[in-house]
Amino acid sequence: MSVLHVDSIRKRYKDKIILSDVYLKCQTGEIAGVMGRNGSGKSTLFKIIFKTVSADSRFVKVDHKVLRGSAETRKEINYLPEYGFLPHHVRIRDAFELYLGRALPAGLKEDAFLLPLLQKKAVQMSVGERRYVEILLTLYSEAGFVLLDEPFKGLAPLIRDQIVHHLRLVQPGKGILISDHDAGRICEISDSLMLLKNGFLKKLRDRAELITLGYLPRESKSTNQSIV
Ligand SMILES: Nc1ncnc2c1ncn2[C@@H]1O[C@H](COP(=O)(O)OP(=O)(O)OP(=O)(O)O)[C@@H](O)[C@H]1O
Repeated sequence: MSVLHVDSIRKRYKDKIILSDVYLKCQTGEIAGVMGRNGSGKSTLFKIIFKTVSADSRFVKVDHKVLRGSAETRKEINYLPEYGFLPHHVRIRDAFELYLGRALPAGLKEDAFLLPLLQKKAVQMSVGERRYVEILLTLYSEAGFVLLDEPFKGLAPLIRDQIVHHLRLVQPGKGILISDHDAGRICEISDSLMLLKNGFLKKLRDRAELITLGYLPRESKSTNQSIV
């Protein structure tokens, strides 16, 4: 088992404090949901962990290895940005070679959603199809930890289910931090939940805290019933 430790993350833009002193821990085999209102800093936190945004303070380590530079971070951690990363003219079959450095993983060879896309280029696919491919590329990388920023956004229910299927396939060997506003699904799949609020990341004792801490509305019975 490996453990990702993230500590002392501080970030401000001009006079606005986004992250005050964020600490989190995730171990392989765990799916950890990171919730928070729009603008609370979830994407910023993931970008800082992955080193695409600089921080005022950052400490990230996997087991005893402190990850200071981008290259060493990327060996251990992979990141699905909120907005896509696939170059337009890469053929999907080649993208797996390019990003994973190996042929299509066994878990994907029978994937009915992926197979029709393999001969296409990214530019020839819909936004949702591209997103699905990007999620697979991120999940099936060698990295022991993945950060998924809004993986379910804009995807049809069947594809969301298929993503959960792949999450379950890779979960035994990976630690997964996942942020998305599909609160029901995040609660359903996560082993632990955190809420980012006012710059602080709080580990939640139970799902009901999403209501008491003001992320989910009290009155929306239809939403809350499926979560709490
Ligand atoms: N480059 C930037 N310059 C200044 N402020 C920024 C910059 N990037 C992000 N912010 C601010 O940082 C805050 C956190 O943004 P972030 O994108 O991390 O939020 P989020 O929790 O991911 O939101 P959402 O759920 O809407 O995606 C926001 O108030 C945003 O306006």
